[in-house]
Amino acid sequence: MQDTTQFPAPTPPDRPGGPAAVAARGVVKTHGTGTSSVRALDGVSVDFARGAFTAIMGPSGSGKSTLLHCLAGLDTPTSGSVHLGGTDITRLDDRRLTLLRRDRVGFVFQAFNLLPTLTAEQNILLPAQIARRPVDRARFDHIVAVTGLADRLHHLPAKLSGGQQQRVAVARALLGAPDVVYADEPTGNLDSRSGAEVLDFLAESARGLGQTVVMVTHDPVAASYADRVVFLRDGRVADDVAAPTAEAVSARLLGLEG
Ligand SMILES: Nc1ncnc2c1ncn2[C@@H]1O[C@H](COP(=O)(O)OP(=O)(O)OP(=O)(O)O)[C@@H](O)[C@H]1O
Repeated sequence: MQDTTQFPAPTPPDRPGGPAAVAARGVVKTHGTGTSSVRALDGVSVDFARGAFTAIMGPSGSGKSTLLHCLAGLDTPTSGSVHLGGTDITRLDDRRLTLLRRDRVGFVFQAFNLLPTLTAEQNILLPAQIARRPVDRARFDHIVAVTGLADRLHHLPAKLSGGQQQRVAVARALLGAPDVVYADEPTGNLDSRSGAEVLDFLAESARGLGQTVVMVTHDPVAASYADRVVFLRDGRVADDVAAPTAEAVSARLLGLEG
């Protein structure tokens, strides 16, 4: 990243072993019914520590997207529970779940999902506007400084590179200080250099701002930016690796695919 400004740490991350930001307990998810049904998640229990950047990996069809959707309240587990802070989100009605996603969860997708008629700054501020939330200007300034987007704020997305657009999307997800940011293949549409900038930004948001980040990725290099990798296979947690290197992640993935 061009701008080397670092986040100050106004609220340091919880000490290791503190309460989890997100916890899944015995999550089962079956898609479809009858003979064509698929058990995408087969009893997943996993904690995501506050202030940690965690990657979820696994072979194709292992349940990564389904898990992310259940953790984020975008899909409902068939059984088991998901807790966001002290809230069991699997017990919320649709209206409360919508509010919880709006107010306590940030999302970053492979497609940047920026509104083309709004500038970078307007895109970043949009969720706060929709929720009629006051904007923490100091946080906005810090985030913009770390993204290196300060001189791009008044550009429309079409005038930004893919990496810059995704950094706008990450800034948008971070601004409201959500309990957790979920990133689904955030570098899938980017070249390796732009991807590295986005991953640096995600890692820095965890380290500097204490932001909890959970990312699904197929890419061992992307996973190596995380503090920890949770591996799925056949809808179950198959391994859990701290301080991952790209080589260790590749080797583990090959083992799971074999
Ligand atoms: N809406 C759905 N209806 C039926 N089956 C589904 C649905 N969504 C996912 N599945 C099945 O559930 C299993 C897990 O899918 P999921 O997309 O969660 O895996 P994944 O690890 O994210 O895969 P990939 O790496 O290919 O994106 C797969 O067998 C998939 O075919």
